[in-house]
Amino acid sequence: MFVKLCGLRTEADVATAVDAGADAVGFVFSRSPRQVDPDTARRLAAAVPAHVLTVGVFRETPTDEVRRLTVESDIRAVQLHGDYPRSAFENLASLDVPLVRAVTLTPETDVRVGAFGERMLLLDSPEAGSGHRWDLSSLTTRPAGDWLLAGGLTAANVAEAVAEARPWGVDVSSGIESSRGVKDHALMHAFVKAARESSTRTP
Ligand SMILES: O=C(O)c1ccccc1NCC(=O)[C@H](O)[C@H](O)COP(=O)(O)O
Repeated sequence: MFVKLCGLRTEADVATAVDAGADAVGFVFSRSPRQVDPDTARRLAAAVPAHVLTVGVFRETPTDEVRRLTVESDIRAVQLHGDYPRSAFENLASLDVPLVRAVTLTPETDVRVGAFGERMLLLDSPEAGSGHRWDLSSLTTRPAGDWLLAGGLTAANVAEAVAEARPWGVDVSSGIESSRGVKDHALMHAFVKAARESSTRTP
């Protein structure tokens, strides 16, 4: 089970994520209580060991800006939320970092991992980073490959969500916070532990 902890803003957040055993950490570049500036992202990313993926999170940011911020911050992966066409992913392929296509499930959503050239697919609630859950029973065609489940996950519900959706990985932000934008380090540890345990349970 691949575990991504998103919306980190401080060195203590990063140290806790690494200590807890996260596989990836996300830094939000778009407008949000979790937004970090490029200098902060660069400083935080530099403190992340190579085995943990650093992911820049963008919503409706023009691709030139995504490229600039990714290079400036020395981030090792890019997650795109919003109505990005396939050409945006093709344009960003030359960054030579894994791309994550974040989508909301609708009848029109292409849930094939790699359909836009992305390395990973993220199925999220309609309001990314809101802590809202979405109806997992609407996932009638499960994606094949490396896809992450997000949307209102917590240490208390991740096992049940994983049992139902059977994702390759999970992503969380709100569920590891004490208040919006403020990470709770005990909740971060609890989430990673619960996510790891969920993958070893038989349905
Ligand atoms: O976190 C934000 O504020 C945010 C802003 C703009 C685009 C994406 C954003 N967050 C993405 C994530 O944190 C995760 O990928 C995921 O949506 C977590 O959702 P949740 O656990 O429900 O907070």
